[in-house]
Amino acid sequence: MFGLFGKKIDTARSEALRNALGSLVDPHAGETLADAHFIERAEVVGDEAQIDVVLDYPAAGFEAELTELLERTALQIEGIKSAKTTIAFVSPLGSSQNGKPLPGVRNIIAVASGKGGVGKSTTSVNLALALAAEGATVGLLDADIYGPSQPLMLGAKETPVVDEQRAMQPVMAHGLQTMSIGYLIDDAQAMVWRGPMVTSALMQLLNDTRWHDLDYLIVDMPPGTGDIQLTLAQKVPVAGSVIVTTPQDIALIDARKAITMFEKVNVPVLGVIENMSVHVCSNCGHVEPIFGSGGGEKLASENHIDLLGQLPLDLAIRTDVDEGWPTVVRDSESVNALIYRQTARKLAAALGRHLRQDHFDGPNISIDEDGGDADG
Ligand SMILES: Nc1ncnc2c1ncn2[C@@H]1O[C@H](COP(=O)(O)OP(=O)(O)OP(=O)(O)O)[C@@H](O)[C@H]1O
Repeated sequence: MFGLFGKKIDTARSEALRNALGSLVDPHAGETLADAHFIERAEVVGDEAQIDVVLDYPAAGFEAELTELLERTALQIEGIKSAKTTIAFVSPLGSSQNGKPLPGVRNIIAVASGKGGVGKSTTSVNLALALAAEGATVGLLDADIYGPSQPLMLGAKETPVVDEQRAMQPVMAHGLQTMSIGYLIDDAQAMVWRGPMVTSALMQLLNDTRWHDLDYLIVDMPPGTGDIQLTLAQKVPVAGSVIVTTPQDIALIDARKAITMFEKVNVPVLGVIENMSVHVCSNCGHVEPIFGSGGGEKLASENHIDLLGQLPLDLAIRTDVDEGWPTVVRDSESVNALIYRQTARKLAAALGRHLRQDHFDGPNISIDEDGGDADG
């Protein structure tokens, strides 16, 4: 067998390379690269290792570290003197209803909380921006109809443009495709709506928006676990959900209800995000678990799901969203922005893992000959 430029592929060393790389554990997926089917190609040509990796979650912030790990592992194999690596991302296709995806959307992820005020909207907007920073094309749907906070948090207030087919163009904000009832009516109007009006308004927002090539659409759900939330979870073709909670008992009880609600309608719960985990004093740096500690971890382990991340109670997180510049874009190198990004990678990787385990033995994405995605 010959590789590029007619150099011979070393089959024995290629196999050793594949075995060595395949046994490495991906820290976001929690699986080996072999089990996750992430290694597209691993060959030794002459004395060079050529490695192509295709991840099913966006990982711009992890690429350098992964490349270094892959190449260090390759160079430990006797006879390999150099290595060349490419890392790509192709999102899985998780959201479909009766086998049909929502046009322009590959994966819908619902962000929910049992209890109000735990930071669900703040977490949704930062997660959406974090997925985008990691290299995905992302949308954000504000389904919190009684208190649409996304326009404020994104610093966006334009009225969506309606095209000839009467579809709304999403409002672009910090690179995200966004839609919110807050762009269309004032808050006081929605406050008097009853349940069925809320669900039909939301289904319209979802279906009548012209989403463009989204890898992920993050849906900021209304707080609670009542009829509105249940109907939404049933009607929206959600690929997976994530629960935001604070560590305090009262929030955890409601978070458990949210997990049960999603289980009832067969929407996989991909993990828990603990918000306001600890307070770090901006004066002296003293760390204090104001709302208790260990709650998110306990909730995750009791329900056999991942604790995807823990965000501190930090004044900057609040002021950033209040000013329309969420932390991930306002202060992209800050510790909190990096926590959001790592949490976003873990969330997307958990979705990929779930879809792999759920439906199929091989990868659920196929690449056509032009390098385009045959499923999309
Ligand atoms: N980690 C954090 N650190 C500091 N402030 C935060 C944090 N997360 C959220 N907040 C603040 O807490 C308040 C409530 O947050 P948010 O509106 O995101 O909660 P919510 O769960 O979506 O609320 P609702 O139930 O009303 O929809 C906001 O003022 C927000 O800025």
